[in-house]
Amino acid sequence: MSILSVKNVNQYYGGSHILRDVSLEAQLGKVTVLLGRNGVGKTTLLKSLMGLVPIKTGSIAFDGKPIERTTPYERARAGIGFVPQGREIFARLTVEENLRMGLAYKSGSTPIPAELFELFPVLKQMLHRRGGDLSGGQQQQLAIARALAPKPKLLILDEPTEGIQPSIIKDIGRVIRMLADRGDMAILLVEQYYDFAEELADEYLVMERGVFIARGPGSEMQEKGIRQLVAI
Ligand SMILES: Nc1ncnc2c1ncn2[C@@H]1O[C@H](COP(=O)(O)OP(=O)(O)OP(=O)(O)O)[C@@H](O)[C@H]1O
Repeated sequence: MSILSVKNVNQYYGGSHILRDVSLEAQLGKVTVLLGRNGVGKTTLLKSLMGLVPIKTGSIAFDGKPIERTTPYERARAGIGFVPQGREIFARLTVEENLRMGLAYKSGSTPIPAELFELFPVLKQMLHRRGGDLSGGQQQQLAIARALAPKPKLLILDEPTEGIQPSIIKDIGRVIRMLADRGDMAILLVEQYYDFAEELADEYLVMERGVFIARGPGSEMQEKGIRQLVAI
């Protein structure tokens, strides 16, 4: 089932036309991978989906309802989790407090789901450490756990492997696959690390200067030469 439906979205920064008639779907139980070189508009698209930048035209439906005029807060509450590029961990707050921030719009008594510590055991060991004292990989796991805390139906990740050591990349890949395979969450992943993207992709999209130039099932990425298309 399609939980996210984006149709003909156009977005501008000043006079620059960044997103041009962008349309895409994200399905429950599937990982949709968005590839593209630097500066083509991937992050801008994710920010548009979250309501962090306004779109000029087009529609965004989530769970059957239009959301393009709603605030980021309302989109988060509707069930969209966002892991931003660069992680944006609160450096002076503890791991536990960072996780609670993910629950900020739930009622005050909502506990941190114990499952997050099964997905990322390191966070349990580090519960009372400050976010800023964690390694980059640990911070990335914290950012993902924070986004998962309110149990979103759509998880959006912006380059989760950027600057992360290989063993943690593997762990993150396993978690993403497992979350999708449960069938009750859609995952939209922007990724520059091609092998990671290909391994996880149920569907892929390739963006170039604000438009999708290729798309299809992940199983066809090799035969369609997608690696060459996004090689730097
Ligand atoms: N706040 C802004 N104001 C003006 N132009 C911007 C702004 N943010 C991004 N841009 C421009 O919009 C274009 C798309 O940027 P965007 O960050 O979405 O690309 P990207 O594909 O995510 O690249 P990267 O992988 O480097 O993050 C780029 O040309 C960028 O310079």
